[in-house]
Amino acid sequence: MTTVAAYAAPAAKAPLERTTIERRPVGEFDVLIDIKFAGICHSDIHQVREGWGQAIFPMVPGHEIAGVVSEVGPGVTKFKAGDHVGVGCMVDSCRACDNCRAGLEQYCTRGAVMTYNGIGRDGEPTYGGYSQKIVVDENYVVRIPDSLPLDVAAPLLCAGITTYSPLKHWNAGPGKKVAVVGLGGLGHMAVKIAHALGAEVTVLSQSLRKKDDGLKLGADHYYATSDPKTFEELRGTFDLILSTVSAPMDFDALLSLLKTDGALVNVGAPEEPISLNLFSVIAGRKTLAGSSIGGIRETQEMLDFCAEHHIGAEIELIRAEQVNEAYERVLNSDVRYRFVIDTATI
Ligand SMILES: NC(=O)c1ccc[n+]([C@@H]2O[C@H](COP(=O)([O-])OP(=O)(O)OC[C@H]3O[C@@H](n4cnc5c(N)ncnc54)[C@H](O)[C@@H]3O)[C@@H](O)[C@H]2O)c1
Ligand SMILES: [Zn+2]
Repeated sequence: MTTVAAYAAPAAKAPLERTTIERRPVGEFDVLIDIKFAGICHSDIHQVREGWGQAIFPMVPGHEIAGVVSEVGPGVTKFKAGDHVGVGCMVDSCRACDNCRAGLEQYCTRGAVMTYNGIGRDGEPTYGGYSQKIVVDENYVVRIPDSLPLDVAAPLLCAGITTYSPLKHWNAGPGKKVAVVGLGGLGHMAVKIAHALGAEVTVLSQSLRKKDDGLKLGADHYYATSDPKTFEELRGTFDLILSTVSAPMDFDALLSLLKTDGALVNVGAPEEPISLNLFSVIAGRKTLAGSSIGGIRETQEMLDFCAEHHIGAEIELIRAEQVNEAYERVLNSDVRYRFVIDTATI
C-alpha cells in the first residue's frame, strides 16, 4: 500500500480538508499515476452534499484526472512510465455484459465502478482525483496526446466526454442546428466540440452576461432564457438541444424549441425530479433523452479529436486549499469555466 496526500470531505456537506489515503499495490494490470491536475465537476458537489442520495465518506472527489504514469504492473501493455494519461468517471466494470463488450462501460449492467464514491472489486471504497497518486487498471486509463497540456486536458475526462458522446450519437455536424443550455463546465465544452464538429451552435444561458465568451468559444448565436422573447423567436429551430444545467429546468419550454423529430438530450443531473407535459413530445414526434459520460474507447476518441482541433477547457487553476471556496463559486455560477486543482499543492 502507498500512503497518499488527498483532500476529502469527512462527512456529507462538510468542508473538504487535507488527509491521507491508502492506494493499493500496483497489480499485474495496474498503472500507477502521478496525478498532476484534477478538475472540479459539479457532480463532485452533488455527491459531497449527498444531493443524489446516500454517499460514502470520507469522500475524495475528482473524476477529471490528468497525470503521468510512474509505474506499471508486469501485465500492462498499453502504457509505460512517463506517458501522459487520464482517468475519468469509471475505474472498472464487469467487462462481460453486452454494454461492456460494446464499449459502453458506463452502462455496465452490473454497474461500473465509479472513480470515487464507489466500491471497487476488492471491496474497498474508491477515492478520486483530489489526491497525488492513483492506481487504475490499464483498461480504464486513456492516453492524453502530448500536444494537449495536462491542466486544460483534465476537464475533458468528464466535461469533454459527457458532451462529445451525445453530440456524436445525435449527429451534431454540418447543417445541424444545435443549442447548448447552460454555459458552465460541461456547457462550454459542448460549445467548443459542437462547433468543431461543424454544427451551427446557439447558447441558451440564463442571461447575456457571458455572451462575449460564448461567441469566442465558438457559438454562432447567444440567447437569454430569462427573456420570454427567446422562446417565441426560437420556436421550432433546433435539431438537437443539449441541456447541461445542474438545476431543474422548464423542459416543456425547451422542447418547444425543437424542430419536428428533434431531440432534447439532458446531461445535467439535478437533485430534484422534473415535471413534464407529455404533449411537449407528442406534438412534433420529439425525443427527450439522457446520456451518461461515454465509454473508454469513445473517451480516447474524444481526446484525439480535441488534440486534433486544439481543444482544451478554459480553466482557473487553484491551489488545493481553495477547493471549498471554488465549490461555493460553482454553486453561484461564478466559474469561467472549470476549476482545476494543481495537485502539487495538496
Ligand atoms: N450526464 C453525465 O454523465 C454528467 C457528467 C458530468 C456532470 N453532469 C451533471 O451536469 C450538470 C452540470 O455540470 P457542470 O460541471 O457543467 O456544472 P456547472 O455548475 O459548471 O454548470 C452548470 C451551468 O448551468 C447554469 N444554470 C443553472 N441554472 C440554470 C438555468 N435555470 N438556466 C440556464 N442555465 C442554468 C449555471 O449558471 C452553470 O453555468 C451537473 O448537474 C452535473 O452533475 C452529468
Ligand atoms: Zn463530472
